[in-house]
Amino acid sequence: MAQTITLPCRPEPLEIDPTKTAVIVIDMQNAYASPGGYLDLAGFDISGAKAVIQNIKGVLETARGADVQVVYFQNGWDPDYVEAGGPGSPNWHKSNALKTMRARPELEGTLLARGTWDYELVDELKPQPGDIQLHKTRYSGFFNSQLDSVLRSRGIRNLVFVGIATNVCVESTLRDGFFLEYFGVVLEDATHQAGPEFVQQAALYNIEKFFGWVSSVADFKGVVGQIAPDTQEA
Ligand SMILES: C/C(=C/NC(N)=O)C(=O)O
Repeated sequence: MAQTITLPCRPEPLEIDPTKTAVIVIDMQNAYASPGGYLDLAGFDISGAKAVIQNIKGVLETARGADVQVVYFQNGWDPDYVEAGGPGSPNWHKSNALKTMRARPELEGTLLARGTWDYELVDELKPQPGDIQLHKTRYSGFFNSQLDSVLRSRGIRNLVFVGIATNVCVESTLRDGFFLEYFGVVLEDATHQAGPEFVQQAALYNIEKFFGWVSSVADFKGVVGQIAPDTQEA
């Protein structure tokens, strides 16, 4: 029997069917979460990332134990940066990774390119059998990716977001999901912002007020951890 659970959330609790739910892990790459990675080199404070990695680890263990689908994203481009776009693309002008490499030519080819350490997922969060891995070239995980068809083909309607950065790729993907009729929840202590603390709060406010729901690692683990996989069979 499919089991519906009530996830404590702001602004109100959300009823979700775990069989129609996926945890979306946004860009837990060295670029965003490790000292010496892109965000760190570009001058962003990533000191909170370590705690987020541990929190995500717990969320994924709980999700897998309840047969909730895990989807990993990695953000970046091919080694020649063709996918990043040239001066005709706003991405070429706004990407702080590309700007950092232009300012520091010794870094050319090292940031967010497939095949580099920067692009790799952090050691603590390597995908497990059954997890789905997707690549994206822009902030939104729905843009030019297989995400929508991967989710629709599995009947998934609820997206639980963890990862970095709350105010950039997490929020962009959750917003695009909203327009495609997905219910988006962010676990606030399993995310970290790019920028000052106030942008974390602003992103969470936007999500809570306009685009989705905000919950926590403890609440997710508390309710999803109660589910035994064999009670989920239809
Ligand atoms: C700033 C930034 C954020 N990415 C993300 N994964 O949220 C970038 O990619 O430049």
